[in-house]
Amino acid sequence: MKRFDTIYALRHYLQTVRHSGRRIGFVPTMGALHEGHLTLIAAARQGDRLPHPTSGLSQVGGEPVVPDLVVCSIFVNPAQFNNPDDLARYPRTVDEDCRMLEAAGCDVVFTPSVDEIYPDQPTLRLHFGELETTMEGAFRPGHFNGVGIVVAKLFNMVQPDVAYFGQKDLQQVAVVRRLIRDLSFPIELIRCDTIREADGLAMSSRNRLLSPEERQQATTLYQALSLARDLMHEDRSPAQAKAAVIDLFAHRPAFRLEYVEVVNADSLHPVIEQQAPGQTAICLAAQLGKVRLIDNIVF
Ligand SMILES: Nc1ncnc2c1ncn2[C@@H]1O[C@H](COP(=O)(O)OP(=O)(O)OP(=O)(O)O)[C@@H](O)[C@H]1O
Ligand SMILES: CC(C)(CO)[C@@H](O)C(=O)[O-]
Ligand code: BAL
Repeated sequence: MKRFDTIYALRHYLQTVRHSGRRIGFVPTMGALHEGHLTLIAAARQGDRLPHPTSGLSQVGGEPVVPDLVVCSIFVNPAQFNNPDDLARYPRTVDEDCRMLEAAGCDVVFTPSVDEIYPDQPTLRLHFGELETTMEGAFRPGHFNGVGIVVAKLFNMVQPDVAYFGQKDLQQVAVVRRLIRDLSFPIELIRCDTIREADGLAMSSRNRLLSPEERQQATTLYQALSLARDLMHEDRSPAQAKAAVIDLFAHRPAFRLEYVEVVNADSLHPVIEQQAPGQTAICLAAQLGKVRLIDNIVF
């Protein structure tokens, strides 16, 4: 596996790759890697079509792209953190990450410094309309501007054919899909399923910040989502499902529930009645001690 810290070295290498006709798969991350990240690498490695493909521009109606080379970036992007303590606490384990990536068959890892990515503070501002006024956008002001800017920069640096994102960050998938369309990036976006611990907790880099007691309590998120999904399968309304989640958290004082929403999994518009299979998402965020956790179920 090759490792580059500079944009110049990365571009120089990837130019040769592209000139030889090889196609590039890209997995952007903030490091502190876990099995969830490794499944994105595996999806890229296998040209995996099975996770829900959400097409960008190049592949609408075309044959799926199978990448020949997999690039992963590790960059804790200050621009997307609305809370300085969250940024300061964010786990950083880059040497271990590189070992995991190499074992997973990643070809290139890009580990730039903050100065490399942001020689100047960007003056650009990105807006995602309705996509950023709910859920994560509402509770993390400026977050999707920061995500959009860094993802656009990384797309320009890597120039991938396919990019892989996790369903755990469902709103991010919708925002990046929109970014791809708005800026005409010739990139196919693949959404990969959320990987969970045995007890249902969605894997997340921030999980390692939980105390042992909080780690046990954290299963509440998945219990709440499963309860809401089961209620909707029993023909209860989205409002009833949301009320059940709010009630469940009301009995778990360790948590502060920020939001629970039942939305269309692609548009993120609130839904008021049952939709076609695979179209409904229940999303929530909750603060547990100092750690903020998010999760969702699509069904
Ligand atoms: N459990 C998971 N299953 C599948 N994909 C995941 C999972 N966790 C994260 N990802 C995806 O990995 C990519 C990089 O995410 P990131 O590095 O922020 O990790 P993270 O675990 O989401 O960390 P955190 O939520 O604590 O910021 C994103 O596309 C994200 O959706
Ligand atoms: C896409 C991303 C790498 C941009 O910093 C980040 O938001 C993440 O890890 O999900
Ligand atoms: N995976 C989402 C990145 C963030 O929480 O900033």
